[in-house]
Amino acid sequence: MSMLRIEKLTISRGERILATDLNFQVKPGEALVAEGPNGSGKTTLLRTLATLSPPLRGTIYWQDHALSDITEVYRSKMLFLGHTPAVKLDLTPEENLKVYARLAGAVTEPSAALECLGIRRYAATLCRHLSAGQLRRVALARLILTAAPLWILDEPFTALDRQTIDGLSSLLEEHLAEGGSAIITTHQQLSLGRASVARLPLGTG
Ligand SMILES: Nc1ncnc2c1ncn2[C@@H]1O[C@H](COP(=O)(O)OP(=O)(O)OP(=O)(O)O)[C@@H](O)[C@H]1O
Repeated sequence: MSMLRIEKLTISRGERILATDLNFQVKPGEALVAEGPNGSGKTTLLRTLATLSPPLRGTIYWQDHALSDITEVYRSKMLFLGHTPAVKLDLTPEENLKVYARLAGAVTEPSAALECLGIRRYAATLCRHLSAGQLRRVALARLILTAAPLWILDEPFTALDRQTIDGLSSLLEEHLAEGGSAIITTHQQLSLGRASVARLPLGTG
């Protein structure tokens, strides 16, 4: 059974149609990489799959149920990380993750997630004093906190140093090996070992 299946999806932004009649599916253990130049609609597609923007036409299915029938269930199974880190600057990394953990019913301690992303020593520093890469690591720590089977990640490697890129790639590989799925945009070369990675090209901007 597919986790996510898309049928005849048309996406738009304002008046502009960005892609028509998209058909694809993502199964457990698979990653889909949406590719295309700036402005081709990658973020719009991911926002649509994350239920933040409605599609113009077409249907999205989660485990064979139309999303419109099971929106709340779907939201509890999916973790969306947008391309700007959704982190409250007036809170510390630990406080940010505690708030998120409470809302998401986390399965891991915030401190363990910060340790895993290599930012535990900044746990008590206000986020407004962190660098761009450190902020992104705080946002990415959510991946450790939840058990969501579907990750939707918009440009997750932006601002990360080489070591953290490798760490995030390993996290993704583990997630897929455990039967999770991921839908990703990235302008970087993505290396996910033995995982099954499909590519979805979007048009010119
Ligand atoms: N809030 C908005 N209102 C109207 N149009 C928008 C809005 N945000 C983006 N767009 C337009 O929608 C189109 C697709 O944008 P989108 O962000 O989905 O592209 P993208 O492929 O993710 O680009 P990039 O690689 O630069 O991140 C662009 O032409 C953009 O100008």
